[in-house]
Amino acid sequence: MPQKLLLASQTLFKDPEIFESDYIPNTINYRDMQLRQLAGTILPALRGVCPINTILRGPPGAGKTTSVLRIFTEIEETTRKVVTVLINCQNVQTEFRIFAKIFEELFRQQPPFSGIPIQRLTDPIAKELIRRKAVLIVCLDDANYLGHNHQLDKVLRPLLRMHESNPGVRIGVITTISTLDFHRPAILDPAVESIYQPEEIIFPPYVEEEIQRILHGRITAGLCKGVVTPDILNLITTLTMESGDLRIGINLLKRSVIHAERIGQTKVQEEDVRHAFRSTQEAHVSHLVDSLTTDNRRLLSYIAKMSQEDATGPIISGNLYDSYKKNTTICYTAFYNHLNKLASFRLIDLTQRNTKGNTREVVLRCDPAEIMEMCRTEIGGEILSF
Ligand SMILES: Nc1ncnc2c1ncn2[C@@H]1O[C@H](COP(=O)(O)OP(=O)(O)OP(=O)(O)O)[C@@H](O)[C@H]1O
Repeated sequence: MPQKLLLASQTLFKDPEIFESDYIPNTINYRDMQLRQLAGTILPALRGVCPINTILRGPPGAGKTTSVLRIFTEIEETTRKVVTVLINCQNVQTEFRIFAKIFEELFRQQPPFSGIPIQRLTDPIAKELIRRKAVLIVCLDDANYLGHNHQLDKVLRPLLRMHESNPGVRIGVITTISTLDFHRPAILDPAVESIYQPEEIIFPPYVEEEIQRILHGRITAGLCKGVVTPDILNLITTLTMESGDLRIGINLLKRSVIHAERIGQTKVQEEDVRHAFRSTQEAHVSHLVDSLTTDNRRLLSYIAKMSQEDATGPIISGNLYDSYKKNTTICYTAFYNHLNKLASFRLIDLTQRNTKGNTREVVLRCDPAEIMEMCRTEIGGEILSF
């Protein structure tokens, strides 16, 4: 009999679920105020009227989604008259797919057709809500990914105006935003802004001590005793503080332990953490690149190529457009839509170079060689033609 390769019993994990991305901790420490504020805005929905719209603002990994899920779980346990839908806008970006998700949640099946017009989805959604006498709460999670090409307007408008053609419909919207440069008035159409009028709830970044205590809680609940020593926890906390994103810390813990397990150790060593840190960062960028369209990736890869060429100097948006359009048939508007999308994905920074704001410097936030490699695999080597 061949030797077994998968020996699940030899593990350093006590409860591996605790490190999964959809795990909701029993206690969400340091977020009492935000949870209370969010609960207060949602409370009207339990009385059958529209909740107050909210924006949850804070850096990545600050507990926004977790707080929404915590409240949504409580709603599900309390009443069937409030329907909650959480949509991850990093993965679901078109208005059709967003409304299709709401449709699926209500009817427990996919819509029988695809593509626009959206009204073919909003009408049955509205009728079903009226039939059930239910209030709908939609959370557009990471709505900054809809910050390009008026995408957020296109979703909010039909949602928040559904009651006009369907009297009696009650809908509230929670958006979570994780970028500092997301300024609503500049992004939303004034007509949409005036019906949206959200209350803001701020999620400040966790300080080092808070990160360390939360990670310590996961270690105690999820790992066998002694697998992570205080020195290793300090190292993981320090590396997490580079971004301040708790998700990176939790992932780092999980990957470090898996690495230690794989080479037969009973404790995590510094090398396991360093190895895990490199692959965690790569995995994050790769996930972002995967969520882009082929056209977005083509521009990203072009920027990466320019960033690699020392002689180029700073990349200025106008010059980039002139040079890029020699290689493609792209128009000005499409180019800026792609550029803004890359910025909303935090793959590039766009900084203003003049007071009018129409000349911007484009700075790649990741390693150019890695980006070119990721884009190349995604679009079958086509980018090499630049
Ligand atoms: N206060 C907390 N206590 C315990 N775990 C937490 C806490 N805050 C966040 N987490 C954990 O950190 C991870 C990231 O949290 P979450 O997804 O809520 O962040 P976010 O602010 O929504 O980030 P993003 O803007 O990137 O979506 C999750 O695994 C979550 O369980």
